[in-house]
Amino acid sequence: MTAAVEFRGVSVHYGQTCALAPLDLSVARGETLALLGPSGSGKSTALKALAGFVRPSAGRVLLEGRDVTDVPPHLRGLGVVVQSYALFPHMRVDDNVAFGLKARKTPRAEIAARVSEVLNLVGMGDYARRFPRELSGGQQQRVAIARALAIRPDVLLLDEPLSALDATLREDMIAELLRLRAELPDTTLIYVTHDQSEALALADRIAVMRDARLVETGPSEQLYHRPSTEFTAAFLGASNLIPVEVIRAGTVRLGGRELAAEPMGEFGAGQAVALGVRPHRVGVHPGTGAYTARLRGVQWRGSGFRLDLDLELGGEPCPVRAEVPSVDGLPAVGETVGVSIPDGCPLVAVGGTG
Ligand SMILES: Nc1ncnc2c1ncn2[C@@H]1O[C@H](COP(=O)(O)OP(=O)(O)OP(=O)(O)O)[C@@H](O)[C@H]1O
Repeated sequence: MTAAVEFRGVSVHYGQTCALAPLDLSVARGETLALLGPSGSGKSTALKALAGFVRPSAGRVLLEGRDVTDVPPHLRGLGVVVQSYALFPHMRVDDNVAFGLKARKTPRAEIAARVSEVLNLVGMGDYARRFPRELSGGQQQRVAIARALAIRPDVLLLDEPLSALDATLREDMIAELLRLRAELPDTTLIYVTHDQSEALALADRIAVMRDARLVETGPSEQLYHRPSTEFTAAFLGASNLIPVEVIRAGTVRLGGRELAAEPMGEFGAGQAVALGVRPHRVGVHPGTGAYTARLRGVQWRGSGFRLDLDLELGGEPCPVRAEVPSVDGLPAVGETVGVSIPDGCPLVAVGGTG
């Protein structure tokens, strides 16, 4: 099937700076893809190349199989929502939403119907006559989404749309976006974020970016549970990366003990790899366990405790983070605790392309 969006070797340079190394990526119709990566990794640049706001130095951009590389932004038919709402301050909500439709010379009666349809869709039907300054940040962002949807785009681009909102509002907006998602099953969504929890909550598939390059792409659950690069493991869920030795396929040695591991990729015996262990999977007990660690620090995180541990494996201690619901019975900071690492954690290549 023809992809809704395709980047074919798209690269972008700003003078000497390579903001996007040749990117090959396809997005299917109706799919939600998150472009996830730290600041400066090239996510926004990829989105701008797709929207037509920057010209690729090389490569082609295709929409539904049509090469749009030379088509100006307003003729690409995309909906775009950026971080800072960018509503026109002197226009009321309904006029803001109608703006793109008027520019397209849509008949007046149809404009009115569409404006009210999309405002209702984002739960802002009662606010049509307000000015942006009379709305909260979250409400303004809803209007910005309604404005982008008014032209009925096949593809909606969202560039860090929640980053100007506070944490509680962000949670509400994620729920809103999921609802919207369900109402628009044929719309393709590309969502740029540096926030892994937003990407996991919203995306079918995540494309992880770093230093202007695509590191890896895969279904969200797969990348979370079985990342194939060190970078993804650390970035998407703050995994501990504990060096282990491969004994044979599916079995590793950690501090004199054998553990079953998810064998991702091809790892040969004796190769340096790490076990990706999420903090909540590290077991911590008073007394002794399979391993011993020194407790370096305890932080209360509301829903539980974060423990910073130095795992003793003979040689340099290995820093490991654990998350536990309670610290009852655990010794004081500076003392040793027992630690267990479960079977079945994924293996991750160390020092690879990630
Ligand atoms: N107009 C520009 N001129 C020069 N360099 C730029 C320009 N825009 C971006 N860059 C550089 O290109 C690189 C990628 O930037 P980009 O905005 O795509 O990153 P990002 O992953 O979206 O980051 P953020 O999350 O901070 O927006 C960065 O090194 C940035 O400094």
